[in-house]
Amino acid sequence: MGVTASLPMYAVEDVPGKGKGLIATKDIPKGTRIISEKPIIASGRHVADMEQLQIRICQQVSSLSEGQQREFFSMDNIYPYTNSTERWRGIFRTNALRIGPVLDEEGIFFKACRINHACDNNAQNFWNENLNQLTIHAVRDIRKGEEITISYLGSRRNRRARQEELWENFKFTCSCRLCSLPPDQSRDSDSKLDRIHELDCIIDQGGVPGLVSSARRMLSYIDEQVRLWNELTPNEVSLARAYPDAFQIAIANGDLARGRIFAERLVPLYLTTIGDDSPEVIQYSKLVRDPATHDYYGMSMKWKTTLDEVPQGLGPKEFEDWLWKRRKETAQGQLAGLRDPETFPSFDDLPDERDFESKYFECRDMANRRPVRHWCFLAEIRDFDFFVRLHMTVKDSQIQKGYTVAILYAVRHAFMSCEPGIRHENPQMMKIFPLSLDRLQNLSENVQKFSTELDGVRICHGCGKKGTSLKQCGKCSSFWYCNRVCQKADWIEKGHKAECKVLKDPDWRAMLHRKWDEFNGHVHFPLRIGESS
Ligand SMILES: C[S@@+](CC[C@H](N)C(=O)[O-])C[C@H]1O[C@@H](n2cnc3c(N)ncnc32)[C@H](O)[C@@H]1O
Repeated sequence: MGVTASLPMYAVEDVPGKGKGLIATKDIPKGTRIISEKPIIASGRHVADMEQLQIRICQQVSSLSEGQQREFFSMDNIYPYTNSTERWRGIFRTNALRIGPVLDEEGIFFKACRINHACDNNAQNFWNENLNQLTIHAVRDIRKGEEITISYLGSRRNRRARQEELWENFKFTCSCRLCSLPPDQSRDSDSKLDRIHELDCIIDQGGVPGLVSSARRMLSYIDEQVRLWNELTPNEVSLARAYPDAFQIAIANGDLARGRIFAERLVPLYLTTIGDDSPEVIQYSKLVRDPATHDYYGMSMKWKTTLDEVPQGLGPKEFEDWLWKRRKETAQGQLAGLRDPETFPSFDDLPDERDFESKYFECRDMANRRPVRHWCFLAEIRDFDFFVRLHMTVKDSQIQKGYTVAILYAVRHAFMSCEPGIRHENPQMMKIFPLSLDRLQNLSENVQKFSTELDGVRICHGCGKKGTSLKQCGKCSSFWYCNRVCQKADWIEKGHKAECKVLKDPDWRAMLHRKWDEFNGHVHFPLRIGESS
C-alpha cells in the first residue's frame, strides 16, 4: 500500500481553466495512497435508459444529508438540463468514476471526483474490491504545489483520439505535457502509441486460444509494447497491463520459470499503483510462489520448464533475450537451414486457410490477414497426375517422383472430399527442386559446413580434410577440394553432379540467404538474394 499519510496531502483549489482540482500540499512519493474512498452515489453503467438512471440518482441524492447535497450540487455538469433531476443526472454523468468487480458500475466520490485529467497522469484510480473503496495512488513522485491528476481515458491513444474522446465525454481540450509536445515529438509519441494500440487489438483478438496457438508471436508483441512504453515514459500503470498478458502466455504453455519472473515483475508495479491490500497483489504474490496454480497452467506444455530453470550468469540483455524468447539475430553469412520447422513447417504445422490467428498471420480485421513472416512448405513428390486437383496440376516437364516441391505461404485446405491438402493456384509460389527432400535438407547443412571459411581454413567436400589452399567447384562455387582427385570422387561417387545443379540455382541460393522472419511484403519465385524481405 505504500505510505498512508495522516495529514492531508492535498487541498481542493481553483485551477485555471479547469474549475476545481486537487493540489499537493506536500511532496508525495510514488506509491503513496493519496485517497481511499467509498462512493456516495452509485449506479450500473448499463442502466437501460436515461430515465431509469435519473430515478436511481434522484433516490440517492434525496437521501444525502444537506451538507452532502450541497457538495454534490457544487460539482461540474457538462450536460444541458431543463429541471433539477436532469441536472443531477448530468452531474453524475460528468463526474462518475468506474467501480465494481468488472468495472460495470459508476460512483460519485466527493474527493476523487475533484481530480482533473492529464494524459500523462501522476496518479491512478483503482477500484479495490477487497476494501470496497476507490483508491488513488501516486504513480510517480508528486511535488508540493503540483496538481494531482488521473487519466479519464480507457487507454492511452494518439493525441487526436485522446482529444476526441475527452471532448466527446467531458467537453474540454487537454493541454497536458503530452498533448503540448512540439510537432516532431508529438508525431513520434503518436506513432508509438498507435503501434501499442494496434498490438493491443491483435492480442485481444487472439483471445485465450491465441495464448497457445500464437504464443511466441504474442509474447514478442508484449515485449515490443514494454519497449515502446519504456521509450515513451516508463509508466507503472502501462507496464502493469502488459505483464499479466506475458504471465498468462508463459503459464498457458507450461513455462513456470518465465511465468514466475513475469509475476515477480508485476507485484511491485501493482504495489505502487493499487496497494498491497488489493486482490491483484494478493493473487500475484501467490502466483510468484506457485505459478502452476493459475487456471491456464498446462493448456499446453510446449514450453515446459520447472521453476528453477532460469539461466544463470547472463548479462541483462541476454537475460531479457531469454525471458522474451527473442529470436537470435542471424549472424552475418549464416544461412537458413531447411530443417528449421518455423521456416519450413511440416504439413501439420501449416496454418489452416480459415485460421486468422496463427504464428504465421496477424489479423487486423476478419477480411484482412497479413503474414508476419515468410515460410515455405517443402515436400517430396510421391505421386502425381494431371487430373483434377492437387495431385500436382502443374505443367512442368521437370516434375518427377522423388523431386521436392517448395510452396511459399502454403496453407492447409480441406477439399470437398474432406481430404486435407494444399490448394495453390499461383505458379510463382511454387518451385520444384530436382532432389529428394532428405538430400535437399542435407545439402543445406553441407553448404553451411563446407562453404564457410574459418581463419583462412576450409574443409574439402571430397575427403573432409582441412586446408588453406583448396580449389573451388567452378560450376556452383559452393564446395572446395584439395585437388582434382577429390573433386572427381565427389562428382561421381558422392553425387555432387546432381547437387551442383541445385547449388547453382539462384532460387536455392536465395532460399538459404533469405531473412525468413522479416516480412515486408510477399516474395515469389524466382527468388532473388537481396530482394526486399
Ligand atoms: C470529474 S470533473 C473534475 C473536477 C472539476 N474540475 C470540478 O471543478 O469539480 C471533470 C471536469 O473537470 C474539467 N476538467 C478535468 N480535467 C481537465 C483538464 N485537463 N483541462 C480542462 N478541464 C478539465 C472538465 O470540465 C471536466 O468535465
